[in-house]
Amino acid sequence: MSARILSGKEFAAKFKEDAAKRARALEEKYGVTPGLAVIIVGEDPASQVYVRNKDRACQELALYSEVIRLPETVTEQELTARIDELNYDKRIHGILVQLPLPGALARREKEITGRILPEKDVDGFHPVNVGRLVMGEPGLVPCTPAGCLKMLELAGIAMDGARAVVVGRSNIVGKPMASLLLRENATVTVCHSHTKDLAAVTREADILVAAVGRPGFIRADMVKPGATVIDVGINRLPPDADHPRGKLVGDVDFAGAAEVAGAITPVPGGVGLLTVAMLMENVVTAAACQLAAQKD
Ligand SMILES: Nc1nc(=O)c2c([nH]1)NC[C@@H]1CN(c3ccc(C(=O)N[C@@H](CCC(=O)O)C(=O)O)cc3)C=[N+]21
Ligand SMILES: [Mg+2]
Repeated sequence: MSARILSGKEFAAKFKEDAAKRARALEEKYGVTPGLAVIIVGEDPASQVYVRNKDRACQELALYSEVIRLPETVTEQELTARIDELNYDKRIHGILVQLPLPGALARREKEITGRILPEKDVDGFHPVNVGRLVMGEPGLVPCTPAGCLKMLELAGIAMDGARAVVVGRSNIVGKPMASLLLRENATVTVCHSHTKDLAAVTREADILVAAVGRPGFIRADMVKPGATVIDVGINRLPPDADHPRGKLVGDVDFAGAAEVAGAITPVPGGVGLLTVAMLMENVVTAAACQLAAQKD
């Protein structure tokens, strides 16, 4: 048996098409183009790649985009002052501070991202947006889990009544993913490093989400036959002759799991692409809310 491959590229194209349509409708109605500001601090090479991808997606959809590059010597005060300016900036509807932050700023991540107005928080990291998600109210939802959910919907994977197991409990992926699946009436279990007999739990899953950050962590024998496996992991292996930059792999032993699963996302070419595409949707959603609120 061989699983259906859920192509991130295909679903991302659909998300972007939706976002572009909604952006054009807003331009028509309000004469305003949705705008994103991405703040990047320091020179981390992976972050540079991700930020470039986000900027490129904005160009592709003809959204307004600003990339604000700050040196790693920037102080927290300077950084939050820059966020405050963007909070007031009428051209900007979404603000994102690229993570991880370098050096001492890393320990102030909550305070820094929390400075972004909830209405412009297109990462969905602000406690107000976290609260809205848990309470089942409209708000901005973190891009990776929101992208996974929309993919499941478009792929016709049944969530209502399904057993869903999320491995990993981060604020960025695991917890919001669990909230979204619960909202869709799945029976949700969240596993983590203290979970006993993890394999017995994951083998119950109709929908298995891996977000642990460890290559090959989910093996074929942990997957229920026919299950949908979503691999959120982005791990770079040490460089070798074939992969001078290091091979990119997920948290799932793809070759093994694909023999057992009914459907599976690859890495690369899976969830990462959905994340960027969903960011575009969040920017347009944020713009729509702000423009509607300004009207009256
Ligand atoms: N404030 C903030 N928001 C984020 O959403 C955020 C962040 N910080 N910090 C880092 C993580 C990671 N992330 C990814 C985005 C795109 C790909 C992506 O495009 N992946 C491609 C290829 C990537 C490659 O070749 O390196 C793929 O999986 O096929 C992956 C990972 C967003 N993040
Ligand atoms: Mg991927």
